Amino acid sequence: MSYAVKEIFLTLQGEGMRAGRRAVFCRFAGCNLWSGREQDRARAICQFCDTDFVGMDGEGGGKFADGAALAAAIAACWGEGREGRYVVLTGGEPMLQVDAELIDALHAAGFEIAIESNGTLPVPRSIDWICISPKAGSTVVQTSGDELKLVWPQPGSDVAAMEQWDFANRLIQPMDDVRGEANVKAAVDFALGNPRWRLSLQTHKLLGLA
Ligand SMILES: C[S@@+](CC[C@H](N)C(=O)[O-])C[C@H]1O[C@@H](n2cnc3c(N)ncnc32)[C@H](O)[C@@H]1O
Ligand SMILES: Nc1nc2[nH]cc(C(=O)O)c2c(=O)[nH]1
Ligand code: SF4
Ligand SMILES: [Mg+2]
Repeated sequence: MSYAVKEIFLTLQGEGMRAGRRAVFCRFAGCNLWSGREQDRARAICQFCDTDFVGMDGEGGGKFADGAALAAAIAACWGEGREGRYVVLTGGEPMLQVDAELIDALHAAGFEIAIESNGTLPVPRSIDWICISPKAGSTVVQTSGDELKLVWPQPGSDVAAMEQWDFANRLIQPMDDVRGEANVKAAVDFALGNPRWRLSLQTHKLLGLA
């Protein structure tokens, strides 16, 4: 199948357990929890999104005809060398488009594959690192993976239920919005009060990286 991609860029993973790792980010266009239009934000299920995922007009973005073509573009963005190849599939909601064809093409190109997903669609276990970030008001079906990354505060989050889910790591990440510092304090207080969780900061924003 073909893929609609907003942008492809090389940076350091900014968030979560693998923060600091060199990675190609492939940001898919479109999401099932918000249209991406500002006039729809207040009515969306997910209202705090910090990302432009509309269209295919970003750096390295476009329509890719098949998995091999998209994997080739991601490999070109990585550059020389096969050692440590790492791609983060994000969006938008990547699971609206990611399929076995793309996963196989990326593995054939030597990539370890990570995903950032809202968890409302099942994620195949052939993906090497699964990060799920639940959104209050949505139904999470992907309740297992490598890291659960809860943006905080999110009124209506069932934290007790999340602690029953099968994730190797649980992280709490301050919501980046107008309440900035208050949200950081709330996330720090959460981590201090809940030893099964640890703090995740969006370090790329602190560093001025994409
Ligand atoms: C833009 S989303 C794309 C992937 C997927 N749709 C999801 O929500 O997980 C990537 C990550 O950024 C997080 N995120 C989005 N907006 C944020 C904000 N304002 N503050 C903190 N994290 C945010 C999401 O929760 C998710 O973990
Ligand atoms: N550097 C960097 N790290 C990230 N981790 C998750 C991101 C995302 O938007 O999915 C992201 C991003 O946009 N940039
Ligand atoms: S689910 Fe992810 S991409 Fe979609 S609006 Fe929310 S944070 Fe943004
Ligand atoms: Mg981001």
